[in-house]
Amino acid sequence: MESQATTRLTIRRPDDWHVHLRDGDMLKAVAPYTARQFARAIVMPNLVPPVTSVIAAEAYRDRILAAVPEESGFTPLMTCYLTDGADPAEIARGHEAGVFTAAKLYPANATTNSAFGVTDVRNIYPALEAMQRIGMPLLVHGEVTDKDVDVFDREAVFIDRVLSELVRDFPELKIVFEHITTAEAAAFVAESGPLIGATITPQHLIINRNAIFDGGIRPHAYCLPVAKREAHRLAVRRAAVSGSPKFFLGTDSAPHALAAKEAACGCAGIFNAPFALESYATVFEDEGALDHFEAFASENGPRFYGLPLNEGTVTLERAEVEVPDAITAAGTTLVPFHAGQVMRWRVQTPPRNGEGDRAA
Ligand SMILES: NC(=O)N[C@@H](CC(=O)O)C(=O)O
Ligand SMILES: [Zn+2]
Ligand SMILES: [Zn+2]
Repeated sequence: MESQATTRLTIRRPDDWHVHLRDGDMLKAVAPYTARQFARAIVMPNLVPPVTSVIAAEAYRDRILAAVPEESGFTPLMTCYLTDGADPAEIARGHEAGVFTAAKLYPANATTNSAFGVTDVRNIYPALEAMQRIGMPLLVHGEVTDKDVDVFDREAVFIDRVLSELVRDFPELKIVFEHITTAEAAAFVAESGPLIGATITPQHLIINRNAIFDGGIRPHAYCLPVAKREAHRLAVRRAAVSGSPKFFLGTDSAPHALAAKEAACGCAGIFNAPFALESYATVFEDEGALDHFEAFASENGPRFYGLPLNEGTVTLERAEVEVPDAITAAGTTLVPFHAGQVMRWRVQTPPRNGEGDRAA
């Protein structure tokens, strides 16, 4: 990483290891924001219907590529949505064909579009055995859905009831604990072996649960897993900036149309793609850890997945940039994370994959 009197930050071009790009007009509205900053992104499969077959993933990949500017050089990395009936042969075939980078476990009804999710992890043991054998990562939305478990405890209880057992039963399986939000999750990942990693979102580094109730109900601060109390935010921040290779960037940018957020039963998800790198850079600077920013954003993820590091760079410059109250694109109005705030970093030029020099 290069920093000139901390007015410019140049890092190897980063990737987003967890994003929701949606489909149709929403895809056209949001995908360019991700492609502008990131060379690659792990694209979540929770469409309606979910992406469960190789052919569906290939078609979705084509729609994504059609929605981003060609010169962005953006590569979507596709995932397979695991269901109770997940077919190990189809998953392995998709991975070997270079279509499925990973497969995603949504506990049934844990989050947006997870009605087809897994009701009992035992149901996907054959798929997990195949994935373990071929080195295909399992991505996990780590929350239990039991009605007796408090919404703020769902992640910690998931570790005890599900994840510990998975790690024990599949010691050679790569597992990404997605969007961690608690001290328990950060500690679990840190204490596990090198095959257990975690993604961390901007919002879980920046807000605690007070933000959801700040002077009234704030639907744009609501996502899943829900933000936790301050002690957890601080623990997640320490993990992110620690320099540990187990933690890496995954925005979980999860756009929902304004009307679907501002509703009696508002959807879970924060649209953070437009200013994601700016968010993360601010956190690393505030923690005095800019020297670990590049590893978190651009190195730990590809190393975990066993993929090459990107060529080319992206530069952030110190400049005030106002985040709009709302963004309208492709006929869709969205409220971005940090709406109405002023950021102090700005992504400088739309980078191109493989371009940009790394000379000091
Ligand atoms: N994070 C969210 O709050 N929502 C995501 C689903 C998810 O990642 O759990 C979505 O697809 O809207
Ligand atoms: Zn999730
Ligand atoms: Zn997500």
